[in-house]
Amino acid sequence: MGDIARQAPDKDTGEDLYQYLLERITNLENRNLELREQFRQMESEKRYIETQKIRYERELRKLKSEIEQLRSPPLVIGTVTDVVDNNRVIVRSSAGPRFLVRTSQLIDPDLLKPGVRCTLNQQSLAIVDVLPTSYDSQVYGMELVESPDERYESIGGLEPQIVEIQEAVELPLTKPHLFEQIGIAPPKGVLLYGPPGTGKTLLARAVAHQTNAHFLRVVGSELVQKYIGEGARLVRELFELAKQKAPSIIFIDEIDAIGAHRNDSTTSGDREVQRTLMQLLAEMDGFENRGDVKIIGATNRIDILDRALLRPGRFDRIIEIPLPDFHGRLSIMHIHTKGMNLGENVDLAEVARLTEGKNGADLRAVCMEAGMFAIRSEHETVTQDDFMKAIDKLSLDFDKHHINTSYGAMFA
Ligand SMILES: Nc1ncnc2c1ncn2[C@@H]1O[C@H](COP(=O)(O)OP(=O)(O)OP(=O)(O)O)[C@@H](O)[C@H]1O
Repeated sequence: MGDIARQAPDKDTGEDLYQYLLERITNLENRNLELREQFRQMESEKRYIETQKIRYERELRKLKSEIEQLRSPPLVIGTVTDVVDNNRVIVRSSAGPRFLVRTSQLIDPDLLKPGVRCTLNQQSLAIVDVLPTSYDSQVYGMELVESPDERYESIGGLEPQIVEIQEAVELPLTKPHLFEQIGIAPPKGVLLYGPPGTGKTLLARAVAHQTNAHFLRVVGSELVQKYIGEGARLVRELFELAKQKAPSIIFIDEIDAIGAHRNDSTTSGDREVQRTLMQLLAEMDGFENRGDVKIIGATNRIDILDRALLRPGRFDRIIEIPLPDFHGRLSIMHIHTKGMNLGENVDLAEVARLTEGKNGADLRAVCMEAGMFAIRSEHETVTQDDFMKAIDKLSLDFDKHHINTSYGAMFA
């Protein structure tokens, strides 16, 4: 800046003036370049911040809607038994008793016929909505996929577990005659247990892909919490649907929410869970080992599961899905960086070494975050430095989360 502001020479000799102007132009050009570079950096920073803003806004929207859902009280399910007039109907609640209830003006009176199922407000018992009569995977939060896209190649590590599940689920579906020939009954169900984010759902989806089976996924906690008194019915309908769509694989995530061992407490919530578990056991006992419906359960808490679930003829194969070791982590890194443009200096083995104790979902996040760092610094490829920054950032988030949850526990 000092150079730019320099005074013009006193003497007005042509040579001096020429030198002075030349120097000044060079200085101004340099300064111009500097400012352009600063501008470019600020632009890229701005772009990065905008992307982050969009991400956080999306996350905020998701959390807000989750809070809304958690705040809204659960609805009671009932069946219309009689229509009194346009405003009043008699409904039998799923818990047993019959009530004369009012209907909302928003509900088309033509829909309210005897036999129709509806949801009722837990306190006023007014009819809130009419449920469709057919199986509706949306209503029950049931996920139904014709044949998922995941393959065994998308799973890092877990080689022995893949072999076990191939024997227990894939072979009985694809080559049932092998079991007949030898004269043994194939397992009906397989239980996958291990820490979160280690690939249990991924494995179940890959088997469904390999066997061209329908994949029906339900979450244990949702079965008993979403619609009071409906858990047992949902389990029955889930199995009926699976038989209709066979070959199919039923995947029950968080099975501990319905299958924890029973104690003597008899709150209505406990009774609901018990009824649901009883129905699950009855359904499992009621179908053929050699049939083309298989059940895969998943849990993070095998220690609290009711032994009844683990008896022969139910979940008779138990497979541990542990946190990945070094080779597992390396192979997961290879899978998740497959589509990424990696720089020559990238050393995935180093990344795998530095992420001890992390699960597959964490490693996927490291790859995403490294990609974000590369975009931010306008690299054409993702460098080792980007991976290091991503590990630092995620370890930090992980620790923060840890601190938050322990504070949460302290204040709870
Ligand atoms: N072994 C793995 N190989 C490749 N990717 C993995 C692996 N484990 C986890 N992931 C990644 O993490 C994501 C989440 O994993 P997944 O849902 O299968 O975990 P989970 O064990 O079912 O977790 P939870 O117990 O929380 O339901 C997967 O979609 C995948 O992208």
